[in-house]
Amino acid sequence: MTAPCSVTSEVGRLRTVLLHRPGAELRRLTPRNNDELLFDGVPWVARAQEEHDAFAAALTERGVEVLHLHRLLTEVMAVPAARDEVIAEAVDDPRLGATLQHATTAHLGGLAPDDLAQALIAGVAHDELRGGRGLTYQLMDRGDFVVPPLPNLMFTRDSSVWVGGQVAVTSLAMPARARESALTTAVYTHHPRFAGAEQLYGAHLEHLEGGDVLLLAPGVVAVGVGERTTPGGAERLARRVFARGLAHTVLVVPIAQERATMHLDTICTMVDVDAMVMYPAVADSLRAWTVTSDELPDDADTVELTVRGPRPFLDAAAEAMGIDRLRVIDTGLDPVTAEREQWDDGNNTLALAPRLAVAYERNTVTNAALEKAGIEVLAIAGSELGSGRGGPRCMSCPVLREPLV
Ligand SMILES: NC(=[NH2+])NCCC[C@H](N)C(=O)O
Repeated sequence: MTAPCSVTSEVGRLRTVLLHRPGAELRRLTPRNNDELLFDGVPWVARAQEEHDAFAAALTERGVEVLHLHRLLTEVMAVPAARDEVIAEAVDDPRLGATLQHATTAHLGGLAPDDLAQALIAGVAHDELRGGRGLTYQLMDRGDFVVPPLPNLMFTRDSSVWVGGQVAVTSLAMPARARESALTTAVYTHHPRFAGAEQLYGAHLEHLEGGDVLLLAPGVVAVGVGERTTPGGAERLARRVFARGLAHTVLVVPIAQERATMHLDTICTMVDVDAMVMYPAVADSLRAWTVTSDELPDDADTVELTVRGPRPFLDAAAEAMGIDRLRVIDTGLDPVTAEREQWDDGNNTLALAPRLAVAYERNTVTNAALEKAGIEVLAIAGSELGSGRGGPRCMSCPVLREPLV
């Protein structure tokens, strides 16, 4: 029988989570390509792996089943249809031209499942391509990638997100990440673990990233729109969750289109059924549009939407959640400290249960504020992991959480 998959909140006890242990793809980062590949530096890979192992161990010790994306991908690379799909996506790149496209398809097609999974994640460098030939290949710099690596795959939050019992494979906005969803599509479509799981979204639809999607309460979804998720993405997700009965309200929350606030979860995450840790600089200015629908349509993509607002996010959220007030734990009153800790993902916590959250140890002021508010903090090291600008929430995709009682 297929194991259950369902997530209806941010804080229900976490049972199963999808992670990706960073590997060879991180060794591809250099000072020349790190900006384009969305890292703020060049991480020490062995230490990043140690930190990630400690993160995974902290989850396992708390009874969470950890699924590894690399392993699931290797397993599905034995399925011919899955191989064909991911290889087609990997070579669908106008940089290559037809000759190199054919050579790359042949190269990847000849790899055993584990080598293929590795090549899809770590990419294929110019000098690793067996049988590389043709004009493009010869004119390529030796340091160029025929298939670029996916160093951000460790941020599994962004390439898929579960809403109830359905999974939204997302459409990533940055070119450096777009191919990640080809891998999550293959896993969710072909891995027996997810057999029968209905898919809610798709890799080639309007941009939508999981870091922008917060399940504030059962039936209430907040979607940040900014650098990554577009209003069109939020709108399509809203139609689909309404049509499939997965939510009654979607709050669309504009966030500044800049790197520090690339996703909604960089400025706020839930730590209790009615509490968030939030970057104080935005707590009062964040606004939300409340989207609902009265229809029960046949076709998800034509659902009539009712849009109200904007109004203060905290008010709109409390109303949609049916509570008096959404409590805010902020990152301290000193704006410089708050800004530093926001940058280092202090607001990006992963709740394992109500009032129990994983956070980076370096954000001492934020963590102290959380403890003071009654939230137990499981602190993990993230000096190297953090160079990709992502914290515990970004690095995890919950697959099963217990429902809130
Ligand atoms: N959910 C998140 N906040 N994810 C962080 C992703 C970080 C990654 N380097 C990017 O720029 O895409």
